[in-house]
Amino acid sequence: MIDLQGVRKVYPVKGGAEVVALDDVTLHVERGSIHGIVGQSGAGKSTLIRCLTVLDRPTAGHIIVDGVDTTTLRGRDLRDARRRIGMVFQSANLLDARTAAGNIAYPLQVEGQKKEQIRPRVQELLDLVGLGDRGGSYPSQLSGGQRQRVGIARAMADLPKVLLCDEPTSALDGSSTRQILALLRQVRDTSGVTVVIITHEMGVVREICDSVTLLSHGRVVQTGTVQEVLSDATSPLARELVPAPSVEEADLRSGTTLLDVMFTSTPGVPTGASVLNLAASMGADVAAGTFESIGSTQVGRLALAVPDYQSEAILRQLRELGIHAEERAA
Ligand SMILES: Nc1ncnc2c1ncn2[C@@H]1O[C@H](COP(=O)(O)OP(=O)(O)OP(=O)(O)O)[C@@H](O)[C@H]1O
Repeated sequence: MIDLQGVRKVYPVKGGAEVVALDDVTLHVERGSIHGIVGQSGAGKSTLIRCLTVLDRPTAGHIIVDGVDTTTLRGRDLRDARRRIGMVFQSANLLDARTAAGNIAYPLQVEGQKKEQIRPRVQELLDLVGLGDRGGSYPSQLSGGQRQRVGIARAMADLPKVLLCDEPTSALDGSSTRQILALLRQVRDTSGVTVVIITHEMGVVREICDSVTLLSHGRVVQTGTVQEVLSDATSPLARELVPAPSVEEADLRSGTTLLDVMFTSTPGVPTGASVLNLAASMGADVAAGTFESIGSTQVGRLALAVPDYQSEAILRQLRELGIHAEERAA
């Protein structure tokens, strides 16, 4: 659905220097999937959004959305391409003087649709986002989560092919975040829209993304389905998605070494049980651990406190079982 091919974006800065904001970015987003784009501040996420929404053009490379190369569009074709992309912002960006219904109607009015067409469509969208009876409320009368629901309804008004969400939950508390993520999944399930979420929250990726890209200094560090990136427990995204559990050094007995054990498994394969059995048989303590199910993948992270003299032998045995283990750096 979305293909970025060798996308490069260079900004000139004072004094003749330049900043490379995107450097040879190539990635693919499947139709109807939810794709997360993660990266530290300055990684190039906002630049990528501006290029995807055709507000900015790459210096080189191509961006293909639904079969159309948006980097070469002009005039009416450009406006049509922009209409095929709905935007959801961090702080909803609603018009304060318009009701929820008025905000959702706005893009349809700008497009010149008739009142009789707009009214039922707005009600349908309000129902979709669970605000069927709040169409007459102004943004100031709605909670942050409800305002974001209106933002999602407005973005979906014109039946976009792509829903681009820029930090959609960063301004929300935990429970509103979960509700908004569930809503985005429901919107995708019912409309088939392809969703791209820019976020710095790994929890968002764990919760709803089918695939993910990690950007750093304008380059793609890793990209793939969540299952693919988790299958290599040592990959940068796997480490970010499920970090090693923290252990207070003060709690460790002297003469012990801390080993980080990382594994992924599928339901029915007792990898976790094998690791625990081995650890117990060799006198290791589980200092901390997490087991998580992400999609159909089970991910385990254990911090094992092992007697110094056993550490090499345990590392070897774990590796023989095909399980990644490493000594934690002090
Ligand atoms: N208009 C511009 N002119 C010059 N440099 C720019 C411009 N826009 C962005 N940059 C630079 O490009 C790089 C990527 O910036 P970008 O805003 O895309 O990162 P980001 O991942 O969105 O960061 P954040 O999470 O902090 O918003 C940064 O080094 C930034 O300083």
